Amino acid sequence: MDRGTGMSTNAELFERAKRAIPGGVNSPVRAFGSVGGTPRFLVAAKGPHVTDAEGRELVDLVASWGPAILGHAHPEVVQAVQDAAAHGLSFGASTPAEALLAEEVEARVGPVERLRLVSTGTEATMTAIRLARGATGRDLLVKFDGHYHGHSDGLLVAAGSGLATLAMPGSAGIPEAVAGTTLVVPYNDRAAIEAVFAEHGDRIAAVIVEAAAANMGVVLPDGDFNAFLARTAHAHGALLISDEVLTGFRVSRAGMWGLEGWTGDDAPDLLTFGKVIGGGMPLAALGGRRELMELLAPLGPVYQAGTLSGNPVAVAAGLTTLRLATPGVYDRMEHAADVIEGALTEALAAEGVAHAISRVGSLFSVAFREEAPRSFEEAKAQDAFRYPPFFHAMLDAGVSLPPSVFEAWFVTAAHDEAALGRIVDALPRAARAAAAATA
Ligand SMILES: Cc1ncc(COP(=O)(O)O)c(C=O)c1O
Ligand SMILES: N[C@H](C=O)CCC(=O)O
Repeated sequence: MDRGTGMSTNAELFERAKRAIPGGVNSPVRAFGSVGGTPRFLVAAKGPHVTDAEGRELVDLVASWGPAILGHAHPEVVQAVQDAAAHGLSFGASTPAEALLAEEVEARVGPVERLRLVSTGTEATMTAIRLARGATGRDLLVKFDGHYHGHSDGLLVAAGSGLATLAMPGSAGIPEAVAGTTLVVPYNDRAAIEAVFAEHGDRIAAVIVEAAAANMGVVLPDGDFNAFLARTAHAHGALLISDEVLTGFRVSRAGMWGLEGWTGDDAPDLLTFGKVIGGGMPLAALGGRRELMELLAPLGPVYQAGTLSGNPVAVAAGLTTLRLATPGVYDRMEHAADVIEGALTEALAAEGVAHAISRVGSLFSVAFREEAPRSFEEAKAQDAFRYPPFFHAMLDAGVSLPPSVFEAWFVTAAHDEAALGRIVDALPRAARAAAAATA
C-alpha cells in the first residue's frame, strides 16, 4: 500500500525512515530491537485488526499500547472526533467538554476530586511529582526498579519498558543532581520501603508506583502492597502517586483503584491517567484530592501549562470512549483474555516450556520462567531468548504481539471469536518455536 510514499514493503519503508528519523522510529520499542526483523509499518486499524503497508491484516494484541479498549476506530469514537474536528482543531481556551470528562473520571475514581488534563502520560507523572514536591516542600522521590512512568528526567532511573527492552540502565543526558533525587527500591519489597523511609523519611516528597506494574511484563502488587505504600508514605508526611496511565479504565471501569478500592489513609493522594482516557488521541491527566490539586496554577504556586492541554478533538475521543466503556465492554475484554490465557498455557505446557502468566483484569503477559515474577530482578531472570522466535511465529501466522517480552499484551472488546480463533490457532506453532529456542 503506497499512500504517497512511493514504497510498498515494510523493509523499504523502514530503510527510508532510518534515513530521516533516528533508528527509523519515533518511540524506541517500535524498532523490533529485542525481537529482530523488520517492524511493520501500519496504514490502518479497525476493530481487533491492524493492516500493514503490504496490505496484510494482523490480529492486534498491542492496541496502541492500551488506549483501544473498544477496538480500533470504533465508529462512535470516530464520529465524535470528526464532529469535534469540524468545529476546530484547537482553541487554546477552555471548552465545555473538558469538565464533562473530568466529571466522568471523578464519578468513577473515588480519590479523584479534581482533574487536570495534559497531553501525555509523561506530562501527567512529571506534573504529579512537581505537585507532590510543591505540596510537601521536599525533594526526594521513591520509584520502583523496572517501573516506567514516561521519559521525564527523574523517572528514567532503573526504568522498564523500552529501557528494559534495550537493557539500558538509564538514559544519558540526565544531570547527576536530578537522578540523585530519585531513590530506587525493588518492587513488592516492604522491608526496602521501610528502610528507605527510615533513612530519608523527612526528605521524601512521594512514592510513585505503577498501580500494577506492566512495563517489565505484568508484575502484580503483592496483596495490599499499594495500601501499604500509602500508609507508609503518609506516616512520614509523604504522598503516594498511583500511576494508572496504563491500568486506568482498562483493568476495570475505575482502573486498578476500582479493583482495590483503597480509601482514607490507604488511598493514593494523586493518580495519573493516559492511554484509555484519550481514546487513542494525545490526552492524559492527573487527579487527586481537592486541596492538593488546587495547589496547581492558577489557584496555587505549582506551575503546569500546555498549548494543547484539553485539546477538543482529544477530549471528544476520550469522553466518548469512557461513555461507551460499559460493564459489557469489560466482560468482553476479560473473555478475550480468558481464551488467550487458556490457549497460551495449553500450547506452552504441551511443549514443556516453563512459563507463568501474570494477569489483572484483562491485562496480562507471559514470562518464560516457572514462577510469576514479583520484581524486576525476577522478571529479568527468565528465558527471554524464547520470546523472539515465539513472537515471529505469531507474526507469521498473522498475530501482532508487543515486540518485547517486557511489555504487556492488550486485548480489546472487539476481539471477537474469529480474531480469538486466529490467535488460538497460531499458538501451538509459536510454542514449538519457543521450545526449540536456544540461549
Ligand atoms: C505506567 C505508565 N506511565 C506513564 C507512561 C508514559 O505515557 P506516555 O507514553 O503517554 O508519555 C506509560 C507509557 O508509556 C506507562 O505505561
Ligand atoms: N511501555 C510503553 C507504554 O506503555 C510502550 C509505548 C512506548 O513507549 O512507545
